[in-house]
This record gives sequence, structure tokens and C-alpha cells, in this order.
Amino acid sequence: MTYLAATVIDSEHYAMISSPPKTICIYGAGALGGAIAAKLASSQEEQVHISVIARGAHLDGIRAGGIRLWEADADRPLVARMTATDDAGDLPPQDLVITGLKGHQLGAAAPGIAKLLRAGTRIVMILNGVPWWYFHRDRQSGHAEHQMEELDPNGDLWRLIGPERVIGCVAYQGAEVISPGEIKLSNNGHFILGEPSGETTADLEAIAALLQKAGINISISARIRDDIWSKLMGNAAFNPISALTRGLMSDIMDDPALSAMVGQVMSEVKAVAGALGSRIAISVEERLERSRQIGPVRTSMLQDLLAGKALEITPLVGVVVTLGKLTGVPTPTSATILALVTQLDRKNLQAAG
Ligand SMILES: NC(=O)C1=CN([C@@H]2O[C@H](COP(=O)(O)OP(=O)(O)OC[C@H]3O[C@@H](n4cnc5c(N)ncnc54)[C@H](OP(=O)(O)O)[C@@H]3O)[C@@H](O)[C@H]2O)C=CC1
Ligand SMILES: CC(C)(CO)C(=O)C(=O)O
Repeated sequence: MTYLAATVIDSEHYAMISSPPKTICIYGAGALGGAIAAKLASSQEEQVHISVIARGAHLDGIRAGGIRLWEADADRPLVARMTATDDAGDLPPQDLVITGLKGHQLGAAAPGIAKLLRAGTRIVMILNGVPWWYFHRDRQSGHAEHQMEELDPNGDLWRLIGPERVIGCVAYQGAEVISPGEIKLSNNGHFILGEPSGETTADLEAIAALLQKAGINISISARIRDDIWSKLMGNAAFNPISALTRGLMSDIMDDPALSAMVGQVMSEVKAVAGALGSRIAISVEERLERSRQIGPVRTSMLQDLLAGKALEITPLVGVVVTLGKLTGVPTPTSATILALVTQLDRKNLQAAG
């Protein structure tokens, strides 16, 4: 396990009652959530209980044959069986919940997630983009505890879950559900975990160790917001542009006009992040080069478009524009892409019925 920056210890944090956690539920066991569930279920001792919340045909697939997980370049899948349901009320309160939901799906799932909580339950939220809890215990922006209505309509997540339970998670791991219950990873990726406060808590270390033991590459960050923005420099550009063009990441990078547009979005995201007090060490040129190395990957937004599902637009694109306005940073390219991809989403959902 690596530590990405110096840490500050602060005793005021939420703590798991059972550490390491004995009951773990993955809520939204899709591409990334399902991959983590399969690895956890295959690596823990008997007394640790892993369950998943999924729905529809994917849930049927998991119930019938477990999660079949194809690591990148594997010649056979890892098969992991676990308790699977679409009703959180079927499960007892948990020590740890890991969400694999998209940012725009969290609000609707909040009452279900709340059923899994008791004092001390921690929640790792795997998310691209700016998360709903972003300003909780934020000492760098001057907007501490600011709540973003567009990410958390009516404040349901803040009220029913509570930002104090959350551990942020940034995923550098490509994944796709390729058939019900079957998941394919596109690389041997890694995940970054961090408390919103920047502390290295006992919970954070216990959860990181648990995931590491399951064969997942984990880093702990004392500045998780910096990591969120560094990742978002890519997703704010590639995800909507890939949906608009139906192109793979490599198709976008091979097109000079599109890769220039990616660079413009990256500059805007970096400027907004800087205005909120984040330190992004990577330059736009280095970030572009890193994205080029990812190769022929279908982004999660393109996967959703092709499946006729709602797109994760607000956390990845809309919030960049909103926070640009909050901080006085111009975001013209992001605003244009936002208008285009919002219309695409509307038409795509109409066509899907
Ligand atoms: N996939 C990738 O390569 C990467 C994704 N990310 C980010 O990680 C996060 C998770 O993405 P990803 O793994 O792709 O997401 P997926 O869409 O693959 O998984 C989400 C799963 O949750 C299910 N779900 C949604 N709402 C509910 C609900 N109320 N009850 C039960 N199940 C529900 C979805 O079902 P349904 O399909 O029916 O909606 C789906 O199976 C996103 O923020 C994404 O941007 C980050 C890096 C890479
Ligand atoms: C493009 C990718 C895989 C980069 O990790 C991603 O984050 C996504 O598809 O949302």
C-alpha cells in the first residue's frame, strides 16, 4: 500500500464498530462494484459476509452463476458466489458499504442505502467526477459544508447517509458488464482512497488493507480532492466526447481536433480545481499522454449510451460548469459539451423508451 502525501491526524471522525469489517455490502454491483465484490468474496475468511445489491437481468445472472470476473488478459474468469438481492431490507445493517452506483443514481438509492446503516457504518463511494460530499470537512476552498443541489437533490444523501460516513474513492480501473453477471476488466488498475478530512484514520487503513488483501491495488491519499480533479481532467472530456462521437478513447486521441478539445476541457477542469484550492501536479500535456496510453477503451458513459441508459452527466460535466461559475473561472468548452451531451442523453432515453 502506498501513501500519497503526508497525513494529519484528527480525532474527530466516524469509526467502524467492527474493524476489520465483518459485514460488507456492495451497493450497485455493476462493472466496478461487481469486480470488487467478486474479489472480496474470493479472498475473505468465512466469518466475513459479503453481499451485493443489484437489479434486473444482472441480478438474475449473479444469482444463477455468481459474478464471473475476467481480469485483463485472463484466460478464465474468477467465479464468486455471494448473497445477492435488489432489496436492502433483506440484509442486516453493515459494517461497510461500498457503492458502485453512478453519481446520478445515488439519490434514488439513498433510502435503500440508509437501511444498511447503523452507528459506525462507513461507506466507500466509488465515483467519477465531483461527489456530493465534496465540501464536507474541506479546508482548502473557503466553501466548507457547501451542499450542491444538482448532485444531491433535496439534500437526501446528506441527510439519509451523512457525509461523515463517507470515504472517497477514485478508480483508475476500466471495467464493463459484458453479460448479466459477467464483468470484464480492461487493465490492471488501481484505486485511491481518502477521508474527506485528509486524516489517516484506523477505518481508512483497515478498509485499504481489506481491499489490498483481495488483490486490489490501493493507495491512501491525504488530499483526495486533488485526486478527484486529476481523474476528472480525463473523464470530463473523454466520457461525453466518446458518447457524442461513439468513439473509443484511442479514436479521440487519434483525432487532432478532438484531442485538442480534450486538452481545452482539461485546462478548464484544472483551473476550476485550482480556484477551489486543489493542487494538480500533472500538466495538461502529461495528462493527455497518460490518456493516450489507456488505448482502445469504451468509457463508462459510452457503455451507458449504447445500453440506452441515463448518462452520468452532472457529476462529470455539469458540476465543472457550476463550480466554474462559483469561482469565476470560464468554462466555455465544458459548457458547450454539456449542452450537446444533455440533448444526446434526452434523445437516447426517448429512443430507448
Ligand atoms: N466502468 C468503468 O470503467 C469506470 C467507472 N468509473 C466510475 O465508477 C462509478 C461506477 O461505475 P460503473 O461500475 O461503470 O457503473 P455500472 O453502471 O456498471 O454499475 C452500476 C450498477 O448499479 C446498478 N444500480 C443502479 N441503481 C440501483 C439501485 N437503486 N438498486 C440496485 N442496483 C442499482 C445498475 O443497474 P442498471 O444497469 O440497471 O442501472 C448497475 O448494475 C461511476 O461513477 C463511474 O463513472 C470509474 C472508472 C472506470
Ligand atoms: C475511461 C475510464 C475507464 C478511465 O479510467 C473511466 O474512468 C470511465 O470509463 O469512466
